[in-house]
Amino acid sequence: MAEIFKEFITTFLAGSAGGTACVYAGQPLDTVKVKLQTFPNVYSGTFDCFKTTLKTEGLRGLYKGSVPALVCNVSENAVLFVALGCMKNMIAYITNKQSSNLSNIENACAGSLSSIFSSLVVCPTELVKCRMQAMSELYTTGKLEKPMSPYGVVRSMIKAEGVLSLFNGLTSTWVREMPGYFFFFYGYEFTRNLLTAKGKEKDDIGVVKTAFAGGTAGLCLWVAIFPIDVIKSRIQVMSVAGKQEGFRKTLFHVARHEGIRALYSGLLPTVIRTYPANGALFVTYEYTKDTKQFVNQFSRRPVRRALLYVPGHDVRKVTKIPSLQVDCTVLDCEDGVALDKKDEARSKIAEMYDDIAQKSSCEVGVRINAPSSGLAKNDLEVLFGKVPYPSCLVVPKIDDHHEITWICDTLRDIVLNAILPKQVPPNVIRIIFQIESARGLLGMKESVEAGIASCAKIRCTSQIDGVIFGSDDFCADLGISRTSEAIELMYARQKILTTAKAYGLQAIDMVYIDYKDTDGLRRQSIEGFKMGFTGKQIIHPHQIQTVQDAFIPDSQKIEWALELLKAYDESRKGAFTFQGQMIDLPTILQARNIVNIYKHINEQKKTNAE
Ligand SMILES: CC(C)(COP(=O)(O)OP(=O)(O)OC[C@H]1O[C@@H](n2cnc3c(N)ncnc32)[C@H](O)[C@@H]1OP(=O)(O)O)[C@@H](O)C(=O)NCCC(=O)NCCSC(=O)C[C@](C)(O)C(=O)O
Repeated sequence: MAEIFKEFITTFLAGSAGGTACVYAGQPLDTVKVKLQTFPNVYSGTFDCFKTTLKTEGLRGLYKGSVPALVCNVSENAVLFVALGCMKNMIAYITNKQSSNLSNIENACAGSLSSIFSSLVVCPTELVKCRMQAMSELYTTGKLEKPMSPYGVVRSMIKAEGVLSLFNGLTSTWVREMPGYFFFFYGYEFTRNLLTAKGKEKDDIGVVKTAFAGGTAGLCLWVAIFPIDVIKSRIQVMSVAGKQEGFRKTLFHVARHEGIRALYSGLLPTVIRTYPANGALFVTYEYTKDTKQFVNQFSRRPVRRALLYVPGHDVRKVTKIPSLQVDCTVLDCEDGVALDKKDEARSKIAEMYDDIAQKSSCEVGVRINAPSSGLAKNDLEVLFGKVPYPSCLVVPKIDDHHEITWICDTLRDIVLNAILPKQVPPNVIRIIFQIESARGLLGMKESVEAGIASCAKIRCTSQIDGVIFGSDDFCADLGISRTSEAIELMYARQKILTTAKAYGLQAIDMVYIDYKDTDGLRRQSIEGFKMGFTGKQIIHPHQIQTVQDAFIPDSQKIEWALELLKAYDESRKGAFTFQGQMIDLPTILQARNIVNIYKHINEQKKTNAE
């Protein structure tokens, strides 16, 4: 059910975005088309109409009716594309095929059927739009006493003829739309197939070819239905000056008195308009229908209770990932890989990533080499210069803010230059960086701010998700001798945690390197969770269960929090007593945190299971 809803929202958003792009790209020529269709004798041709409108009414005149056109196009395309999805599914069901594998004719039939629904939106909105666009001619030819606003048009129609008058021309809209959309979608799919190189998918043809296929779709539509559109515009515009004859009578009247040419009046601007307008429609539609991924991605950060490093060159360990019940795995190019194996790790990860990520229910990220290593750029190019690329990037050893800025800027350039010309980047890259030195710790606030600012330059390519404490390198940098209680690291842990939380980021605690000592790991994990860390790095599959159990509130705590929140709702007091303790807002907020963590983890479990 949730999937169907997401699908609905996605196509609705994509259709709406496509409709908006279509209007802004094509409105001036649409105005010229409507003027020529309804007043063929006033202008000598397309250019004359365009020039005269620009001279007498300015740019605003060409964009007149934009608001109803936006309402019209956005709602039409939203309904059209939602209905198209349903009709494709229906045809796929009948023909026992996948909806993505329908033939051109089947796609065309789905388009034609969807237009039955979109016409219900198109008819009233287009009626108002046409009257607005031809308002000055209606006024100067004396068919209207004074110009009206869109609202005035609607009000006067309802007042004079009732609500049903808004559907004046519905039959001619259906007569136009159903064959029109048959040719529209046939033209689109046919052109896309024609432009798809051998062995490639038609979804991969890129922006320019998609725009061309969209324009050709529009061309097919208009050539097929232009006379019907002329009659529809006539009925809709002329009925402002009194009741207009029906479709058939108007058609014969125009053909007899004005000649067949009048039925094609305004075809040229329409054909010219269709390429930018429908090109923009399909490019925007195709490239925003992946918003589902973005909706999912930005909604919440993935749960990362345990973050397991897997050396990237070690194929045996990498292929183990799909069998592990861990929240997050990180394919490592850095400290887990010897210097002479760096190239091997990088190329193995690039080669295996897609397969491993597909088979695994956990998040699969990568850790590149440090910015100061001289290897990071090559890592980024190889790992992120092709699709699919990892959804999560761990960057080690951030010692100052220039380094994280450099990483984010370089990553964005790679994605924009290598991916965007071919397709919209398929997923946001979640960046987590590591603090592992005295300098890194002191400059952490600036690094977080610099990372967030760099990612914000172009949204949707990357975002800063969290900070990791690299305690072993930190000990080496500061000359710390480690103890089992790790008291010597308390300041660094608290500072990292506090800074990360101040910016709403995840804070991931240090590695427990004695991986066979489960009791020690459990103690340190529980301590980290109580301090406020959201997760912990691990190095061995044995550590997964212990850490993941520690980073979820126990059942008693959850029960306590739920009861406390219930009591708080009932008491409606600032401070009150609960189970013998004084409770005020800070404790309520802590209880909410516990419930939220619990809910979040359960939701993620459900998503992973799906
Ligand atoms: C310790 C090692 C060598 C023992 O490796 P092993 O193979 O000798 O262990 P095992 O007990 O025999 O392994 C049992 C099974 O688990 C597998 N296995 C074992 N480990 C993993 C793993 N990580 N991922 C996936 N699978 C793993 C292993 O392959 C084996 O499966 P098999 O019987 O089918 O062959 C091994 O666990 C390992 O290589 N761990 C990762 C080390 C690493 O990546 N270190 C760098 C990250 S920590 C860090 O960078 C520090 C930090 C943040 O910078 C800072 O604090 O400063």
